Amino acid sequence: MSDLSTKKCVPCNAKDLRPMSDDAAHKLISQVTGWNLVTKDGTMKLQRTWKVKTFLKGLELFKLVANVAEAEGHHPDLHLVGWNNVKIDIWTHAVGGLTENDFILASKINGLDLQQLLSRKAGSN
Ligand SMILES: C[C@H](O)[C@H](O)[C@H]1CNC2=NC(N)=NC(=O)C2=N1
Repeated sequence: MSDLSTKKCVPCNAKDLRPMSDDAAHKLISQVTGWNLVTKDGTMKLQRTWKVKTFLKGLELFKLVANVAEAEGHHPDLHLVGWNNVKIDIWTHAVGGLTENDFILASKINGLDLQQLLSRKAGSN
């Protein structure tokens, strides 16, 4: 089972790209620590939350994530609410569901050093 963070996302306009089954997603979720599977409006997504120290550190976290997304050509939905609550949702819009790209992106986000941006209070990530 190769480490997802060493893989590369594929272009989402690939003809044979299909959403993975719920079963396949549940098999992969253990490889992306801290991420959860959520279903919204019938679409299964990866979701993770963090509590950041300040609003500006939330934007710094977004920038670190954005750099990974741009390098991969695969992009998350970024939310920063109540000034210090970050939530990131990832799914493959082109197919309306989850593909391996989403897990690769989540794994690479997990590889970022975010500690200096996060609240020290329990449950901050
Ligand atoms: C061609 C290129 O792969 C597509 O435009 C990408 C851009 N980033 C993307 N990101 C996500 N999350 N889903 C997509 O379908 C998607 N499509």
